[in-house]
Amino acid sequence: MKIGFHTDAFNSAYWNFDQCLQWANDNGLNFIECGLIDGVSWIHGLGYQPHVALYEDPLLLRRKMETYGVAFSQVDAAFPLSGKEGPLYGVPYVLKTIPWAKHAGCDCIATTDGLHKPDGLSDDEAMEAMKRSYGQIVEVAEAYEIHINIEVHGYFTTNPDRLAQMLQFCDSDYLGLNLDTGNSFIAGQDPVDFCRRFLDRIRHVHIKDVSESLAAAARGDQTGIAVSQCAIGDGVNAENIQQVLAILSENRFDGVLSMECEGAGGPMIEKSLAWLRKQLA
Ligand SMILES: O=C1[C@@H](O)[C@H](O)[C@@H](O)[C@H](O)[C@H]1O
Repeated sequence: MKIGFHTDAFNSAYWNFDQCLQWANDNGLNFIECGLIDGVSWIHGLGYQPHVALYEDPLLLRRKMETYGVAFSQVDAAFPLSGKEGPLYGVPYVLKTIPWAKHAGCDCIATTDGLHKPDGLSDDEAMEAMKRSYGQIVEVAEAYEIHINIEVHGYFTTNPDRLAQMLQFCDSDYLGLNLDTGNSFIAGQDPVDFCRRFLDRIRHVHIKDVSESLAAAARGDQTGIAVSQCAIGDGVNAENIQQVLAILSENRFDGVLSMECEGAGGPMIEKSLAWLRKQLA
């Protein structure tokens, strides 16, 4: 298993993507995950956001990343696909991301559903619409040999039975799962059960711990966590993470474990990295 990190860790530090590459290099990490922006945004353009935009040339970016010894483990194009806006905005966003990711040397794209029950649609209607959306996306992903991962994040994806149905939307090796230990936990589910049940579909993992205070305030009421304010290993999800790592390792999972936590400009994610390395040693 390889360790990477999501650049969300440096949102609060207002770093740009290059600073994240330097941090990866300084800390001996070869894998990075970030959000992809479709269009321009002032804050990203000014260099205060650690994500990349589709207008940035993917080949030139890949070459630059190589000089830091870093490659993408996944890019995040996770506009919620479950609501009425999913087919309108979410599908074209992912379709544009696929060729970009191919040029950028990135094999995986994260996608997901919305945090809440969609407005104006029954659950079955939303599932039917998502099935069509994933069908269109996966057809293109297969041609490019890019993995579309459904991230455990929202109303449907944190419900294991709904997630099982979603993973059956298309009969394709290119539709897989991004397990998220923190989002499953905050939704009131057991990340270890998720890991066991969906083991053969896991392509990428978000390692996210949950603070005792957040768990007390929100477990069972929320689905996703924007950025966990807890170093990995310090929270109430640490034992579950240890069990998930043991299951993945027994099953020779050789993908990337992407750390997701607040970085606090470095120290908090460095503490997380030290803990994770110790578990894998
Ligand atoms: O759970 C999440 C992540 O996995 C995802 O990668 C982040 O970008 C999201 O902000 C967050 O809610």
